[in-house]
Amino acid sequence: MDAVIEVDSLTKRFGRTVAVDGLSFAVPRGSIVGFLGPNGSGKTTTLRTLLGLTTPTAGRATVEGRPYAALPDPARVIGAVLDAAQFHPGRTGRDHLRVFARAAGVARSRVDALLRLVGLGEAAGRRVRGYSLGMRQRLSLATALLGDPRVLVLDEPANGLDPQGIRWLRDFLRDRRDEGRTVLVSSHVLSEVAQVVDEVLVLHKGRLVAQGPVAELTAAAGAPVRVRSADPGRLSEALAARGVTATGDGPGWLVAHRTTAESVGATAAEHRIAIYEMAAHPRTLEDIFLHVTGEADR
Ligand SMILES: Nc1ncnc2c1ncn2[C@@H]1O[C@H](COP(=O)(O)OP(=O)(O)OP(=O)(O)O)[C@@H](O)[C@H]1O
Repeated sequence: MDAVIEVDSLTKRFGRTVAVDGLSFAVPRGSIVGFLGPNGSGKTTTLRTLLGLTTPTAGRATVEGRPYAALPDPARVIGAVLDAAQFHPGRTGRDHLRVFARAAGVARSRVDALLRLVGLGEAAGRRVRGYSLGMRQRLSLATALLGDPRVLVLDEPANGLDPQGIRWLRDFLRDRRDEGRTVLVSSHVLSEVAQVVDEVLVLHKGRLVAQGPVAELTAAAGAPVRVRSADPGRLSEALAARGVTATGDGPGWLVAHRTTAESVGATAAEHRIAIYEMAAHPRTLEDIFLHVTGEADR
């Protein structure tokens, strides 16, 4: 794997708080990776370390093989939108971008094209004071894109975006990926992430508790299967013999937990139990998230 972001045994303590606890992961080039975890699980701290804004207590985080501070031309390597972006309220969106363009050594001519790209073409001459949360998010994104970076790190980018904005953001991220660029995106809105990411990393209390493509994680978690059969008692025993727990769910009905329709069907066939109705309820990313973080708590 051509890993563009590598986090290796990263630990960050703030006094007695262990924000990140020996975390290791890699993000392959040309992918969109979702960075998920409950509040306070260490996502922002990890992203800040990657961007050289926080010094690790131990371990390291690198982009294209180097810590941020050692990147020769950081604006062209990595761009970021972190929480709580600060803007000078009296500046227009265009002036804000021009200031950052100068600092990053980027041609001024790029500014208007970027404002149009993020949908702020018409608002470019308005003061940021009057921008909505969603407009500020778009301006942050434009700032992150100034150097046309190969890697984009986004902390909660969907915050404040309306449904149209969220769809636009998804298409935008897909386009970046299709150009071979890499995106690491943290989000609380799991259903939005699930649609666009190639894989997810789930953090809990500063540690990685799950990692992989969404489809693999949801398939591995199995699904509740609701089944109506000629003999629920015998079917329940047959399933138990295979390690599957089933509970009664009204006359004739069972719910078999954490399994697949194929497995329930095969068990019933083996025991010659007629099945009348059956439906599997596949797991969602949200189920996985709640399950792995709940397990980690136990
Ligand atoms: N500068 C700091 N000083 C002290 N504690 C901090 C600091 N930054 C983060 N923490 C603590 O580290 C832990 C991880 O915080 P972090 O912001 O990385 O989590 P997060 O996963 O990004 O949370 P959220 O989803 O709420 O943004 C929390 O307990 C937080 O209180």
